[in-house]
Amino acid sequence: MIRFEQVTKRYPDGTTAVDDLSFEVSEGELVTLVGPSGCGKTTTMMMVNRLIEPTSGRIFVNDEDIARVDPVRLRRRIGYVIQQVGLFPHRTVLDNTATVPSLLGWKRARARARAAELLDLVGLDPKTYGPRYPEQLSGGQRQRVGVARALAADPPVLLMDEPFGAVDPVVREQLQDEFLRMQAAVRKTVLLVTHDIEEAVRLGDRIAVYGQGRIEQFDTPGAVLGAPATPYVAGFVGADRGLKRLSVTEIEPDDLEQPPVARVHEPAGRAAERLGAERARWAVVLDAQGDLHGWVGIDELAAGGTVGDLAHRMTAWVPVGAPLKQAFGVMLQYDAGWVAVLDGARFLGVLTPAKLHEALRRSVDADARGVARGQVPFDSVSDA
Ligand SMILES: Nc1ncnc2c1ncn2[C@@H]1O[C@H](COP(=O)(O)OP(=O)(O)OP(=O)(O)O)[C@@H](O)[C@H]1O
Repeated sequence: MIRFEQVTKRYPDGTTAVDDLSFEVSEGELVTLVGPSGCGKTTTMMMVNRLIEPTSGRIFVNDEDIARVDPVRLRRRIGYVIQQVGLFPHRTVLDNTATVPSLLGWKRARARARAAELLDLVGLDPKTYGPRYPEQLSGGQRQRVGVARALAADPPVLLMDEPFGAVDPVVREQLQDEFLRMQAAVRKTVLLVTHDIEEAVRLGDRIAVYGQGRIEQFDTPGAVLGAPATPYVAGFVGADRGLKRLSVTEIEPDDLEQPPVARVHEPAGRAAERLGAERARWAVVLDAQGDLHGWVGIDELAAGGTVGDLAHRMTAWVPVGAPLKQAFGVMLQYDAGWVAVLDGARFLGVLTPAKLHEALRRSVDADARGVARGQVPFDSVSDA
């Protein structure tokens, strides 16, 4: 847990970097601090590990007033990841990762075993990468080592300052995904600084949107995008916030349509007759358990045999609970008018562009009215 109580930081030249800041990051929560350059994000973060001292106010880490904790001891309990990873160039990746455990006086073998475990966790094979030197890694790999090193002593709190800033957008998205998977497993209390609203929305359980030295809104990504608290926040999250919402809105079973269905063992002729009567042009093919087998065009059924003989593999599918953005991406990738949605292998229905739009509207409305998404009646969705 990290708690700020009326914290102000004024630099000697009179700049007020942070002004009367109060907020709390719960245990196991990931809060992103986002805002334009110079708004005080880094100052906020560096006050938590006492690299910067506040002018007034108090900061608590796990209910302890950090002003009373020796800064060096404090820092060993707080993982710190920065953009310019800051690996020691003359030490191997394994030794870099073992830095903090070594400082804490762990035996060398234990520190190295822990480092190997952490490299594995961030997706770097310790046998391959452990003996290398930082210059022998890609930017993305160095970034991963930075994360592994910050986690090595298993600190309850993690501070991350633009941790994925120095890599290209594709690697960046990969690192974000990996980090989210890892965070789901280790559940650290994380404060992450970024100037990128996209990243803030993707990673944060909650987001603090900074204006000049102040938090303008502190809420879930859905609420910040759906109901910006001030015109400033609305401007910062951007006119395309409907698009950004695609990343934070999950596909729910209620969003789906039921397409024409044929069974894998059904004789093709019979399926053609039945589906012809429904004026279907294609059908989803399911097996006896309701698992997805593929799809078939109605005209193709004239060839005879069973439906299964004629079915095509279905590549355009996403798991239920995936963000709408993923479904949209699949639609574009396969130039498909719909994507199948699966729960494991079980077929739940298809998402069409119209349904995707409805789901998006519903999620915006729900957050604007402060109710959970599932509680909004379907017919209240407007086309505004
Ligand atoms: N040592 C210092 N002396 C005077 N002013 C400072 C000092 N460090 C930072 N500032 C000022 O305090 C304000 C907040 O800086 P801070 O680095 O916290 O911003 P930031 O939001 O992290 O920006 P960026 O995204 O560019 O890193 C800025 O106006 C900056 O110029």
